[in-house]
Amino acid sequence: MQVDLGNVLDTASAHGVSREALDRLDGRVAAAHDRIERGREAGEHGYESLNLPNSTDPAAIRDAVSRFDDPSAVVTVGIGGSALGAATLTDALESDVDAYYLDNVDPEAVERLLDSLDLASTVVNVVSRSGTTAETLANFLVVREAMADAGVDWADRTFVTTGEEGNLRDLADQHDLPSLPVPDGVPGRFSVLSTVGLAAAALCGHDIEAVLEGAAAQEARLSDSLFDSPAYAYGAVSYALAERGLRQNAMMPYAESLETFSEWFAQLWAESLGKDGLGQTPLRALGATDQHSQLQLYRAGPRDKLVTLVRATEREDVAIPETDLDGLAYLGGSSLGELLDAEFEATEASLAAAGCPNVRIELDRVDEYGLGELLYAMEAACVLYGELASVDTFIQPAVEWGKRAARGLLGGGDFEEAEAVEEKSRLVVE
Ligand SMILES: O=P(O)(O)OC[C@H]1O[C@H](O)[C@H](O)[C@@H](O)[C@@H]1O
Repeated sequence: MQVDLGNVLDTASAHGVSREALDRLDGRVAAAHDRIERGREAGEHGYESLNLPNSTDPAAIRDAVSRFDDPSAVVTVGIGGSALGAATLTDALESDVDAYYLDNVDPEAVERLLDSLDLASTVVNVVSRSGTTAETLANFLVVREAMADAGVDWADRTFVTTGEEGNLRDLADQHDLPSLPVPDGVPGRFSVLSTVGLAAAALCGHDIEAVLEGAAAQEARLSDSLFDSPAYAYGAVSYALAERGLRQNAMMPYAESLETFSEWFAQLWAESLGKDGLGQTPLRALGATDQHSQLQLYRAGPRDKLVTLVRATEREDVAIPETDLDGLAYLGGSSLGELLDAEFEATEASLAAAGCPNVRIELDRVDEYGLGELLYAMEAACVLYGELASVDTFIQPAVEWGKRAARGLLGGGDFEEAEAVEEKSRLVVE
């Protein structure tokens, strides 16, 4: 995996991130790296996540899911960090086992999914770090009942990943469900390389060892200089640009298989860095599709965006048939992959020509190893950015507010946040 900052330097006159500015920033990267390494060594909350390439035991995960022989589908019931990491992996990789995610509690979507599945051959993978998240537990109760109604022994088809306490742990103990623990010190959005993200991938038959190997390769590249570490290069430059007013970061992979990766990245970047009036709003885009939609704004709208372009350099390809249609001869004989690459490079150059900084991230392939590299690098980039910005990367108090309010409204406790919802002023226009 490599990160090319060339276009950031090409657009430096507009945004001041010159080579000299990066050299000055590098001293701060060294201090931040030192802090991160100390946190990792002490197993501090959050920093522990960067130890997962070595601390996760893939054999234990395989062993725990091995009792589910040849499922037709895996439904992961979880939300946020308990779903997006697993979904990034299973959506990117091919498998004979269909992977679905019940994160939202949209009743129509839940019903549609349950109606479409053969529940007798489906594995339900319930994931919640806290074991108390209302959406996850509600969805699980609905799935459990649907299985019972279909005459399926739900306890025989359910797998749980959760912490040592909480409603989900109680339920797993009560019914003797097979389960895996969530490692300590790993917030949900940093948990893809743990039991949380890898159990679904293992159930789908993916090579989870290779995911961890890719992550370990990026871990080995962490160093006290941004010029030696792709992860730190990305984190430091994103921070420097945000400081100079580029408060939005459009994640734009040129691979359909990486579309869910942008969702995962959005949670990582938003929940970790959006604090104290700081942060960089993640935007989700897909190349080449969004060239024909959002690119107009990125190039000519407010100058507040970094665009992150991601692609794989090796992939399966499809030839474009020769044609004698007027004006289309240029397409014939080339391939869809070549067209996509041309679009990628054209977008990159077009943004740079307009003074819009963009970073290029290249993987060899979208496979288990490449995904491990990418996911670990983005996590390390995020931790570095948090250090440079002096925010507490590993908490999410603003999210907790809404969770308490929703619980209070449903009668699940006496929360002052629920009163605030009831008292809010309304201006209704009909
Ligand atoms: O894994 P859980 O405890 O169910 O939490 C699921 C999600 O809940 C909250 O919304 C947090 O802000 C997320 O960071 C977390 O990933």
